[in-house]
Amino acid sequence: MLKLQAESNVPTQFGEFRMMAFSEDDKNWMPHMALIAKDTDLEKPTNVRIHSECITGEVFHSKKCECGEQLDSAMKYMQENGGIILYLRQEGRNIGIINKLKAYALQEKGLDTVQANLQLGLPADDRDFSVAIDMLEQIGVKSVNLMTNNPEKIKFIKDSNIGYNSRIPLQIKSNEASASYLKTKRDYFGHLLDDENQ
Ligand SMILES: Nc1nc2c(ncn2[C@@H]2O[C@H](COP(=O)(O)OP(=O)(O)OP(=O)(O)O)[C@@H](O)[C@H]2O)c(=O)[nH]1
Ligand SMILES: [Zn+2]
Repeated sequence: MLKLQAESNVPTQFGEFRMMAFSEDDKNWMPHMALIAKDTDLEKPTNVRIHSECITGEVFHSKKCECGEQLDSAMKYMQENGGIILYLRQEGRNIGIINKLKAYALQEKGLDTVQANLQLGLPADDRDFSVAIDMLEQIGVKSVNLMTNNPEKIKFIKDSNIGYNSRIPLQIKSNEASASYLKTKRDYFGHLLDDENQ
């Protein structure tokens, strides 16, 4: 069971967020995080972004994916409109950074993101979003406008006690390095992405 271990207000370049750390015990140095923009009204459908960790994209500005830009764009949106970002420690769709780099090495040899995971004997996507539901319940969110292109996340919300109100698309323009990754997301995982951005 996840427990709120600590919380504090933190000013960022986008504005101030109440940052909360959730984990099962306080020895966990990689807790899931909730960032609540000020003026977030939990009585109305709440804008929510469920975001999976990507150290290469968010910290090191990798061009292979759009995670860093998605996170920045979500932080900006939540400051402007109110809302919550759940930052889940699910690096590499939960296979971890070591396996993700191994998968990238296979991608250099021509495999796509899914084939690379499978070749490593790992699932294409090993994430379970029930931690997000747990966090939303503990925060007191009743229903959400979910910021995502991933139908799997929508399904998780619909199958939970949290109400699903609407989807907020979060589409970043692709570059040469990320185009094939985005194409796989659309073709294999059924992500709701427009053609012109592939
Ligand atoms: N295994 C693996 N993981 C990747 C790869 N590229 C990005 N990721 C991870 O994918 C996760 C982000 O998931 P995405 O599938 O890009 O997007 P999503 O969160 O499912 O969907 P959106 O809500 O629309 O952003 C992060 O944890 C990244 O580290 C890759 O080539 N292989
Ligand atoms: Zn990424």
